[in-house]
Amino acid sequence: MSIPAEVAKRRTFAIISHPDAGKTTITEKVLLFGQALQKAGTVKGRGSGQHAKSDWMEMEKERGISVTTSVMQFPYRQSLVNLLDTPGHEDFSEDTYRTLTAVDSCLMVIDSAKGVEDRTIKLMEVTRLRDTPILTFMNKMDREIRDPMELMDEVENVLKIRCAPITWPIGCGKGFKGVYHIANDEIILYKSGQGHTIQERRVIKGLDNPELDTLLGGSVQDLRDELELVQGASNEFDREAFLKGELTPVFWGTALGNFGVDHMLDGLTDWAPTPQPRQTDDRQVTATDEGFSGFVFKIQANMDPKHRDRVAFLRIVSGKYQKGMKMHHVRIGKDVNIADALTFMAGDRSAVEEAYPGDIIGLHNHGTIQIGDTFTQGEKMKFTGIPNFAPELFRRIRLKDPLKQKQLLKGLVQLSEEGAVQVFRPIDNNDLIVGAVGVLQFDVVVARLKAEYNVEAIYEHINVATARWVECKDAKKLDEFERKCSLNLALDGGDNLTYIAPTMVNLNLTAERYPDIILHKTREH
Ligand SMILES: Nc1nc2c(ncn2[C@@H]2O[C@H](COP(=O)(O)OP(=O)(O)OP(=O)(O)O)[C@@H](O)[C@H]2O)c(=O)[nH]1
Repeated sequence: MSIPAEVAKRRTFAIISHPDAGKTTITEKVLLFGQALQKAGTVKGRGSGQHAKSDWMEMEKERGISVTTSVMQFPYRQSLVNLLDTPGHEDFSEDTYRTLTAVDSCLMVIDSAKGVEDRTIKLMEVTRLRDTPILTFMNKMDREIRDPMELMDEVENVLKIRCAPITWPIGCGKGFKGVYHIANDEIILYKSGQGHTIQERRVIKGLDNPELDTLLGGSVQDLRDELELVQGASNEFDREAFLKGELTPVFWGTALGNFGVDHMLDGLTDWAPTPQPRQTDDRQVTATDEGFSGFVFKIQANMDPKHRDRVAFLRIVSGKYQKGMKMHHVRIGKDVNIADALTFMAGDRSAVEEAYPGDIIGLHNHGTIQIGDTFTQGEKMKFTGIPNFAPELFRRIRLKDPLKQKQLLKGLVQLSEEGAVQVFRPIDNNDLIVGAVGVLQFDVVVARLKAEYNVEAIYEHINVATARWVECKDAKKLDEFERKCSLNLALDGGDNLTYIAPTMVNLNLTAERYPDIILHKTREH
């Protein structure tokens, strides 16, 4: 079956990297090419007061790091690109992992002065789970970088993916001249100080062009020799291998100088996959299937301080969204009219008339939607593979002003809905326990509770080692478990039963004592 044009032109991707490699800067430049930004501001220099468009939350501005994932859509050449920005800091990894379930390809950004960093390794492991195709951008060529050949070797050896250079850098730092486009046999020249605008491509055709001798002087022979070596030693681009996640096309440039980003975008729109199928508990759903279907991978509260609302981000897998359509909310078994879904330009939003597979739409959430929920046109199936990780760090959270207990609970439940943190309410007492995967999440929650819910809260130590989601097919045995272990039981933000273990020994003993009770490490939404 041929793919309809609206589906064929869509590319949905995320940018992954170690913090500070330049993800936000690239996003800004990509938006510039997508005509979504008139003029790129300088990226959020720590405390400079200027901020890139994708870092729109106060918290991000203050700390200069991306905390949440923003969704952006823009046209580029014949394509329509959906870009999901992801937080680079490891404390926000849950959000990133879930975002990666909603994309069809990834751009990996590497700081060429540093090479492969630990966060990149972890993120690559996640993309590997689904064999997501990866493009690579070697950034910061305007600085003194490591040897390019050595950098590619490192990517191949550490990340276990073959590299196919599409462009090759000519010099670096102050001596950065541009790149050689291997397949096109042309040199694209770099001009510094033009980072805020789209530069016209200044191209010299052919490596043997005498113009190059004038420009590079004596070093031109070195370049020719180097390229001969590079082409002999590296892989040629192979689209099949790229689509299987086995080979990555490599581009060189500087996001800050806005050079090379468009070469990467050309590669993305030419080679990255169109909207891909997704698995449900019942069948595989492909983008060309007729009925509408999609899943929620993220919920964000208070995106717009003027509206104080909650938005659920849904990735469309099949069919078409049309304003005012009826959708079936599978988990709660109800049909809902969706009159006002949103599309996003980072912090800006607008009503969407229609949307297609690959697109991300925002649904207003009044507390009924959870991460992992499936929406269809009536079919009863559930998309799988959207994880919720067991937290590893726990704190008891307490109010400074005890009268605001209701507000605190509301804030915590909403923040846990978006996956910013997890909240546990013990069955036997009035404590509120906050669980996180990374310690920075705790700070974010307190700051957001204050800014968005007007409650001041503090943390106290609590003796909790881990939490597990409880499942038992036998109602009688579950009942007995609930009675005997009530001191250790709690409800999470979505009212699911969890076992809160003070120590790992306690957890193991409980598992032995109640073999019919399944204690899950992740709750797959
Ligand atoms: N010299 C140079 N600096 C760059 C380049 N790209 C980004 N930077 C700088 O590197 C720093 C980090 O860039 P960001 O774009 O904020 O990095 P990030 O990966 O989004 O970081 P997180 O938001 O923490 O995830 C900033 O100070 C940028 O100005 C580049 O090509 N050259």
